[in-house]
Amino acid sequence: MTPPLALDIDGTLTTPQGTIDPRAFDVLPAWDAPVVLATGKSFPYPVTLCHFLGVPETVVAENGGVVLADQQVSFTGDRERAAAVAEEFEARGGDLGWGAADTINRWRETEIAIHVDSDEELLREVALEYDMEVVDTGYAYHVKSPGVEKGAGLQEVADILGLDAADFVAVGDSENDVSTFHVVDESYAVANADDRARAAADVVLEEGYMDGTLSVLHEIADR
Ligand SMILES: O=C(O)COP(=O)(O)O
Ligand SMILES: [Mg+2]
Repeated sequence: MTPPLALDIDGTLTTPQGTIDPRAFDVLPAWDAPVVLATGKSFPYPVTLCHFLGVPETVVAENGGVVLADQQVSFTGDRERAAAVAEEFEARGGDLGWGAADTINRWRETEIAIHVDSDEELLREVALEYDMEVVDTGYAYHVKSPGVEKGAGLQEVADILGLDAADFVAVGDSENDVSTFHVVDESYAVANADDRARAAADVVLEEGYMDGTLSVLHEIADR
């Protein structure tokens, strides 16, 4: 039986340039089991990707802060506190690093994301004062409430869909995927994954980005 999937987006379904690998548009709509997009990106991004892939909107966004499955939406995490960290970070000379429109945070409902080129040390110092966590996805720093994780979000999706979260096969590339890897029985880190993801995954793939992800999907499709 084809297993359900929990797939990270950035670094996992993308090219090294950060664009969605077009092969996702062939393999994911044809997948014969639920596909969960589990990402640090804000809510509209994975919903939009589901929409244009033509798959049901089944999403863990904002590192677990937002969950959508079977038309049920839930939120966890203290957005105000994350915003307070961002404000204090800026007051001490930090820069969130996005353009004036800040489309990265504009629709973000449970946490705040900061550009990877920003002052990490200062950000961590301020976050600590507010008892908030900083997660480094390789694509952004995310300031979020402790306990909000993709893995908990996947558990919630599985409950809504009446599936066992352990039965999902997960693929990811960074520390925000570690909690997902712990929830499932079978997890893969692509070759470009960071040390934490590599250490937590059952298997570290030889190939990176979508090449790595596709190697898993081809292997497990007809189980
Ligand atoms: O938006 C990010 O920082 C990372 O997103 P990802 O979880 O899909 O890799
Ligand atoms: Mg990623």
